Amino acid sequence: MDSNDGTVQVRGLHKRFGPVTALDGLSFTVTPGQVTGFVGPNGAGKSTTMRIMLGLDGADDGEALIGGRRYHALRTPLHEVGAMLDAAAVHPSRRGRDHLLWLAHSHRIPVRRVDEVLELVGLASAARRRAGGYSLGMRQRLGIAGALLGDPPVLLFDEPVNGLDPEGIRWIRGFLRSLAREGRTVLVSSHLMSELEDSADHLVVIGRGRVIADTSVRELLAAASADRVALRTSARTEAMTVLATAGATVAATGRDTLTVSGPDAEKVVQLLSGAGVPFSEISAHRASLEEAYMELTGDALEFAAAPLDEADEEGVR
Ligand SMILES: Nc1ncnc2c1ncn2[C@@H]1O[C@H](COP(=O)(O)OP(=O)(O)OP(=O)(O)O)[C@@H](O)[C@H]1O
Repeated sequence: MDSNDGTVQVRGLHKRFGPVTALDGLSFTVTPGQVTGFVGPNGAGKSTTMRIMLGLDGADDGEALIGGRRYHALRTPLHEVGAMLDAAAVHPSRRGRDHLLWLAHSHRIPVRRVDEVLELVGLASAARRRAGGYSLGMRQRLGIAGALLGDPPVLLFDEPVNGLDPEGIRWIRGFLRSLAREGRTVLVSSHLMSELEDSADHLVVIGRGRVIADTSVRELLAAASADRVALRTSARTEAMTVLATAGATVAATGRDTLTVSGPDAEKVVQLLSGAGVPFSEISAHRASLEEAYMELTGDALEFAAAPLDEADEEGVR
């Protein structure tokens, strides 16, 4: 672990499954201390990339390095990278704690660490129940506990919030953030941009095995939110007229709400006050992650739905 600074590098990965190109020259770097969202529609190549990172699949070309090494060259893998690829991968008749004990024994990890991680993920009270009776949320927690056993600097989670209820989603988001605050590298995949709202600091967006965008969330949101002001007014028509006359682009977003592009909030206040138009609320517009991403690519379809010919490719599987 001494030489593992937690950086994950993906360099020129290519992978084909028969006639299907899963990865088509994929390159990106994941840095420690932040949550990186790994986003793309179903079939984009997220799981394949993660499996290659973990040495579960071989690349046709290129490589994935964890702290500068390929997975198979790591001396103590469980202490260098933790992963949850499939939360269902626990034997149903096995108790949660026993599942972790078995993992710990095989890697010479002390029993006290098992109880520590159970506590960390909030599963201590259910630890002696059989995993078959766990809810999806509990299985996700058990999977995360397993990933944390070796206290690794790098964590990979494949679709960890898929199918969870709002409470489970909230918990995972907070937990991912706390792992990143500890300085760890956290890579979390999702096929929905909205699932990464409020948790990702950085985004690597892929489509058809290629990187479409590699950007900080802050910059992405700032660019999409810039120069937009949200306004609430009982005199919507008058407000629209005054602002549009001053050169602003105005869109009605509700019965008494408007979004204004062009002038900043101060200028909007000035214009409305000058014209005697009443308003009750004014704030900087905050774009959603999905909205920001759509603006960046200008290509809603690429992300929102797999093109038709991909459905054909699926049939080849
Ligand atoms: N073992 C396999 N055999 C054949 N084709 C595969 C195999 N694994 C993945 N593929 C194909 O490779 C492509 C990428 O799949 P992958 O599972 O990596 O995508 P993904 O982004 O993780 O999608 P999802 O969100 O659905 O998990 C898809 O077209 C998929 O059908």
